[in-house]
Amino acid sequence: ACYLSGELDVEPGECIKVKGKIQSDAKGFAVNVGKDSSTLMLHFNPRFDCHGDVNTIVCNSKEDGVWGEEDRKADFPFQHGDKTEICISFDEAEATVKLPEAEFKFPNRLGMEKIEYLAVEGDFKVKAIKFS
Ligand SMILES: C=CCO[C@@H]1O[C@H](CO)[C@@H](O[C@@H]2O[C@H](CO)[C@H](O)[C@H](OCc3cn(Cc4cccc(/C=C\CN=C(N)N)c4)nn3)[C@H]2O)[C@H](O)[C@H]1NC(C)=O
Repeated sequence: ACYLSGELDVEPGECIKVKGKIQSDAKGFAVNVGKDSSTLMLHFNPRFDCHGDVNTIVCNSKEDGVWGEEDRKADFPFQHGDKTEICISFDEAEATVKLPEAEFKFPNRLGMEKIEYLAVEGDFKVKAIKFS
C-alpha cells in the first residue's frame, strides 16, 4: 500500500480527498475505504491494463475478507500521468466518488455508518490527503 491509515472517524456527508498523480506506466491503482482491510465499503479500482481489464473501473465491497459482486463502470476518466483529486463521501445508501470530471456511485452494501480505514494502493503517488 502506498498510503495506509486506520483509526479514522469519517461520518456520512464528510469527504475524504485523495490528491495525487497516476504513474505514467500505471497498470492500476485502488482506493479502499471501510472498517479495515477485510471489511471495505468501497474498493475503487481503476485498471489501465490488469486482470484482463483495459481502461475499466472495477468497484466492489469486501465483507470479512470475502469480495462482493463487482460493479464495472462505463466511464474511465483517467490517463497515465494524470494529476487528479478523488473525493469520497457516503451516506446510509451509497458511497460517492467525485472526480474533476466524473462522479460514480456505489451502494453502501454493508450499511457502514463511518469510515475508519483508508488505503491507496498501486500505481498512484499520493500527494495529499484531506478530510473535510
Ligand atoms: C475472469 C476471471 C475471474 O474473475 C476475476 O477474478 C479476479 C480475482 O477475484 C478479479 O480480480 C480481483 O478483483 C477484486 C475486486 O473485485 C480486487 O480488485 C482484487 O485485487 C485485490 C488487490 C488489491 N491489490 C493492491 C493493488 C491494487 C491495485 C494495483 C496494485 C499493484 C500495482 C499494479 N501495477 C503494476 N503491477 N505495475 C495493487 N492487490 N490485490 C482482484 O484480484 C477480477 O476482477 C475478476 N474479473 C472479472 C472479469 O470478473
